[in-house]
Amino acid sequence: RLTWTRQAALEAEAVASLSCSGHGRAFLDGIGSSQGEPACECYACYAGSDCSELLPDCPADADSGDPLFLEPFWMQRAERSAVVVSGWHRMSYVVTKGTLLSIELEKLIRKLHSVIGNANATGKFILFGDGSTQLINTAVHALSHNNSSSPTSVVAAVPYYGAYEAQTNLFNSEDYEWKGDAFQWKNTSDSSVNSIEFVTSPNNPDGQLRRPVIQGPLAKAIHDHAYYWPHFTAIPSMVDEDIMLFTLSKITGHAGTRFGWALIKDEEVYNSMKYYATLNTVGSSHESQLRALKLLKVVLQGRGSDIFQFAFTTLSDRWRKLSSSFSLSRRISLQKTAPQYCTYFQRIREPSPGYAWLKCEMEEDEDCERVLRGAGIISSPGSSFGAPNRYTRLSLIKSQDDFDWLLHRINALVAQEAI
Ligand SMILES: C=C(NCc1c(COP(=O)(O)O)cnc(C)c1O)C(=O)O
Repeated sequence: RLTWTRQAALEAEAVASLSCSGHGRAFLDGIGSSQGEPACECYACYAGSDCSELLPDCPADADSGDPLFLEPFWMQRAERSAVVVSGWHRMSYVVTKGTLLSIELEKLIRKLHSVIGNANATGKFILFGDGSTQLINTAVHALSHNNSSSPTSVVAAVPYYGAYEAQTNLFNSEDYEWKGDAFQWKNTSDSSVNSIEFVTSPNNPDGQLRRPVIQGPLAKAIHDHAYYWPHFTAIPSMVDEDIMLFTLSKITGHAGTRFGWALIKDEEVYNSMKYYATLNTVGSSHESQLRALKLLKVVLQGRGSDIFQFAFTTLSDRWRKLSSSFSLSRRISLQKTAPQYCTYFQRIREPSPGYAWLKCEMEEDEDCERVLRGAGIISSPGSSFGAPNRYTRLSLIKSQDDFDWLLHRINALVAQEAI
């Protein structure tokens, strides 16, 4: 018999009962909730009190890597994935035995990597972050401490996730300096310079599995494995690097929970990162840690087969449809992909990248984002990734509505070529 949780459960179920025509959601803290019944918050291109109206001239927004493609998975597992938070849940700054992180969650993350076989967490220190976004500069700070009089060069191979450059420039320390493309830097610098290279594998935006470009005794690397899950790539081997970053955003899709983690080999680097992160936010939200624990327990049921099959099937289907549409175009091409052996699925599997990295091939189409915008498609320009604007990125991990509308706009654009 429920007692103090009953009211919370009734409120949550009342909100979940608003279907919003399947083109929106109502939330406990949603718009209108303070006056009584929360209202539907419609997905892009839908409007009306029940989100049933499709806005015909609405652009297809494929800009952000907002991982809503996983929302149906969790709605189909409502009971298993819900968690009730008491009004007195972990009010202290500390979680367990004076630490800022949940021991149970740390154990589960180690088990997750062991079961999926994507990363070696054995013997590694674990640090939680507010998303892995917080851990990007945390790691640069820790690795740039050295006795050199000149700042450490921070680089990434083009195309690269733009946050590395933006954060390095924003935090603007005398210890490090953003130096752009790793390939160019390698050709113009000598091995006496300290460097930190961001190695994103699979890469955002082009989905390629990567290795460090810069080698040598003074070369350090931060391996960002946000997408190193069966959703987005084959798992050819278990990665085992000095610093590896992961995020809940891309394994469960809960970007809003703002939870990420780093696996760190060296204790001194770990302590430096921990000191920085503690001064920065005094650890991660305890509610987020509780929710991550619940969600990752669901992920690990059946050794992950449920979510990884759902995610792989969804994204490989989207990739097949997108590739088929662009195969008819002489104007726009997609990044090259190839089937690969996956140690998780234990078979060769088709590509299922989270992003499409487009190139406008016509001489006059130097601004590919502009070409797509003219066709009612919002994308992320190449310059956001340190690349020429002849390239642009499409996000394939948003909601089904978003993808369907994107494909509709792409087919219309490609059909225009035939006229
Ligand atoms: C949301 C997007 N990127 C998230 C991201 C992040 C940030 O993840 P968070 O944990 O949600 O902060 C880290 N690393 C890489 C390589 C990423 O692509 C995007 O590219 O649109």
